[in-house]
Formats: sequence, C-alpha cells, structure tokens
Amino acid sequence: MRKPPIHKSLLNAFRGIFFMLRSERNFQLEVFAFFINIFLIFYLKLSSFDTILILIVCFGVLAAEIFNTAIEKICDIIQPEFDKRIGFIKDISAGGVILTVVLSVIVGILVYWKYIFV
Ligand SMILES: Nc1ncnc2c1ncn2[C@@H]1O[C@H](COP(=O)(O)OP(=O)(O)OP(=O)(O)O)[C@@H](O)[C@H]1O
Repeated sequence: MRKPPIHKSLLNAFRGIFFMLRSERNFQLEVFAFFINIFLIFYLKLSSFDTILILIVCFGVLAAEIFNTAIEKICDIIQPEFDKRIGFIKDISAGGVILTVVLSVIVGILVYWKYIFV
C-alpha cells in the first residue's frame, strides 16, 4: 500500500484523537484534568522545569488511554463474546493506564506542593 502524504497521516491521527474525545468518557475526564493543569501552570507561575514535568505526565496519561482503547477495540473485534483471556488482556492494558495515573498524581503532589504550601 502506498504511504499517504504527511498531512493526510496527521489528519488521520487527529481524527483518532477526535474520536476519543467524542466517545471515551475516561479520555474526556483526562482531557479535563489536562486543562485544569494548564490553568494551574499559569495561575501558580510554574517554572519551566515543573511545567515540563506536568506536561509529560499529562500527555503520558492521555497517550496510555489511547493505546488502552486501541487494544480494547482490537480485542472486541477478535473476540466479541466473553473470553477469560480477552478479559485478562484488557485488564493488563487498563493496568498500564492506572500506572501512568499514579505517576501523574505523585508528580502533581510533589510539584504543586512547593507552590501552594511552601
Ligand atoms: N470479551 C470479554 N471477555 C471477558 N472479559 C471482558 C470482555 N470484555 C471486557 N471484559 C472485562 O470487562 C472490563 C472492561 O472492559 P470494557 O471493554 O468494557 O472496557 P471499558 O469499560 O472501556 O474499560 P476501561 O475503563 O479500562 O477503558 C475488562 O477490563 C475485562 O475485565
């Protein structure tokens, strides 16, 4: 298959993100949390280093959610019926998202602590 031009590939990728925004509740919540962080970055005047830390963990969670959803969709195509193995794969995939969320909470507490309480 011929490779699509770069602008077409970008368009496809953004369509994927739009699909996530429209249909995935967890992703919507994580995008909401992302905008709260953007607000806090400006409101608390975070340093460049802390801003980068917050942005890395925010985008990490969003990317993990997207990969998790992709894995779930593939699972649903491969096996629409109940299957313990599919359940296990989906649980593992969801576990990956949880890990990124835990990291983001830890980083969030350590970063914002300095600006709010110190
Ligand atoms: N085909 C299946 N066979 C067995 N268990 C399944 C199957 N589909 C889903 N499950 C179980 O239900 C859970 C939720 O799966 P579902 O596809 O509904 O994802 P979801 O509600 O979008 O979850 P998430 O919040 O992780 O995005 C899975 O983690 C798994 O334990």
